Amino acid sequence: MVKGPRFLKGHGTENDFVIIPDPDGALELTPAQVARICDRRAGIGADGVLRVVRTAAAPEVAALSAEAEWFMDYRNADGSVAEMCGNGVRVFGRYLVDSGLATPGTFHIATRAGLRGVTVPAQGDVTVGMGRAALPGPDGIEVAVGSRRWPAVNVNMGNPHAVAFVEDLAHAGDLFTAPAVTPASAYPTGVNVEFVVDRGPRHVALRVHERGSGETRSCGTGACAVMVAAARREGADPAVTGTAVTYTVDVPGGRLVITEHPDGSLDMTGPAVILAEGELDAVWAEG
Ligand SMILES: N[C@@H](CCC[C@H](N)C(=O)O)C(=O)O
Repeated sequence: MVKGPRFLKGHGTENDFVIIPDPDGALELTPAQVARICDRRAGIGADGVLRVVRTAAAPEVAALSAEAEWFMDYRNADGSVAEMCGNGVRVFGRYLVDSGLATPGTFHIATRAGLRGVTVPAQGDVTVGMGRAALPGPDGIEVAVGSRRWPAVNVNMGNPHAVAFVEDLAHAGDLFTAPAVTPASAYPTGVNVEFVVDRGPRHVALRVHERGSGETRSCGTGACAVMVAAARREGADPAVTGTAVTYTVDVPGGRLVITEHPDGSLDMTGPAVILAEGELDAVWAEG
């Protein structure tokens, strides 16, 4: 049997990841290998892979190494690369602390979308500074499932999102396939699609179809995109009022609490769990 690298399995609100420690950046992780590892029947099974690399050993982010010792190299389940993963960065921080690679407290993690600050206590929920949302438009974006269509808001959280407010989350259908989003030119690199319903004052619930992973039980960047779209829909903008706004965002896999501050920055708090550890073999060795 050809032995591969050590891995861990973790999740944040049931958005689940295979974590592969690769401190020196020695592994060539091909899209095919990632897809095989994430396969829920023939592999370990996950929504994505978090490769743990020293920032200084990762040429694409090495310039951030003075501020962040570790780089979260995030891959979607189909092997594609994404800029950011909000649940992933909480789980990544939990892994660093639990394994002794970081001390409990606040520190930075490098991502393709830039630095993200995490606050990781010795136990319990993790808070991430998610950066600022951008709402680049255009007007007129629509999301369609079957014969239903909804207007959608383009929110960029380092990665792209289309947020659609719907009457019933069941109207999003089975979400096995990606909803149609138009115009396609609004999202040249693909898009994550969130369907949102109201649950109460500053309390919403979502379902998501993730670019490169399909329907998942949670999406942290998606939950932040939803929070900002929901706040603007009610006319709340902390940059204008000077008052922070907090939303509770329910996802199929749990609950996230998200605050937008007057400087536009977003904090997201939620669980991050490491639940297993092992060693890859055949699934890895096929190249
Ligand atoms: N689940 C993630 C987002 C992962 C990346 C996304 N699928 C993309 O391609 O942009 C999260 O928690 O943010």
